[in-house]
Amino acid sequence: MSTIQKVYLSGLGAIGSAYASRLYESDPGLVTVIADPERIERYRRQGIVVNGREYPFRFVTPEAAAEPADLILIAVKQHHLAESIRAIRNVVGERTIILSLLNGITSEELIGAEYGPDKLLYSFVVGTDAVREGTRTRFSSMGKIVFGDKLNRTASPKVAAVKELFDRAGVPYQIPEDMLRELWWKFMMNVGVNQTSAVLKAPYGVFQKVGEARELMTMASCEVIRLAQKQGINLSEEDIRDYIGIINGLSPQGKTSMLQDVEAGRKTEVEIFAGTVVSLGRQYGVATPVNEVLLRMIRTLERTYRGIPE
Ligand SMILES: NC(=O)C1=CN([C@@H]2O[C@H](COP(=O)(O)OP(=O)(O)OC[C@H]3O[C@@H](n4cnc5c(N)ncnc54)[C@H](OP(=O)(O)O)[C@@H]3O)[C@@H](O)[C@H]2O)C=CC1
Ligand SMILES: CC(C)(CO)C(=O)C(=O)O
Repeated sequence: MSTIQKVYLSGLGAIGSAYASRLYESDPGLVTVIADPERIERYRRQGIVVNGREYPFRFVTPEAAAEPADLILIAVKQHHLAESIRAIRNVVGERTIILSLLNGITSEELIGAEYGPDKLLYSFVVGTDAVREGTRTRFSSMGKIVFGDKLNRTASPKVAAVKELFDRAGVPYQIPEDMLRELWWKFMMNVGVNQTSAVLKAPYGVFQKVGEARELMTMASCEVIRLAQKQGINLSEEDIRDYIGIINGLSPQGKTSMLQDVEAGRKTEVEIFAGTVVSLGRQYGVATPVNEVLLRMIRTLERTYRGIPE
């Protein structure tokens, strides 16, 4: 098994800066951030601060990046993924492993189409309450990176190498036996809570206390269960109860990443949530009325942040 020494990160936001800070603390030379010159200049000027500590990360532009990476972490939002895929080109080598920490079920396919599925492990982050304002991120829980091959009855060399890095650096992780099922489980959770929190402007406390909010969230998630079953992925309403348990444990003031996007007037990830549900529903002939409504509501919110469009 090869040892991971060179980690590159694309996307120094809430998730990226949280995990980069942990890697940096274990070894300041471990992680390099790839970003365009404008971002690098802004990050240097404003400073990257995680939980009150400033981190002098090493930066490199996509053009200057030369050494092949042992591991690349991608932590941008969905609408920046195409840019990020281009930006990592110079550091993708023969033996590079790529982990996409994005939510949703589509990013791995896009990265795999460019660099080959053999470079990828599936992954996502769960259980974090990371919040970013500008270049400052804070969290009380960084959550964990759930990762692996599609099936992980035994650890492949790629999985073993990433596991060794995470053990060495103290990055919390989980390697589930059935990774695709876990990826869909997280997707079902995001389709439920992220989207309804965004339209209701509701922090987690609302879902903890108001039955109607939980019902709405459950209705959106149930549409994912029907689609998962079409793909041979065994999700059930029991899985919704599991994620409600997680939400009940989060801070009542905490907010999903989509609610944070709406409050900041930023583009959301609705296209990888309701957008994907609606398009798979059409493909399989499964009705997805709740996500049809959420898709239109959230697209409308995005178009009207600055008033009625001209
Ligand atoms: N926040 C959360 O609680 C959770 C988020 N996730 C998922 O993780 C992913 C990342 O989310 P999050 O960290 O919240 O997002 P953020 O918006 O906080 O961070 C994304 C970062 O990517 C940077 N970026 C965008 N384009 C590029 C590029 N071409 N090159 C380099 N950097 C770029 C942005 O830079 P800039 O700021 O300069 O524009 C930004 O800092 C999403 O898919 C999200 O759904 C998953 C679990 C929890
Ligand atoms: C699970 C949840 C809701 C918080 O970790 C998330 O993935 C997000 O906010 O995008």
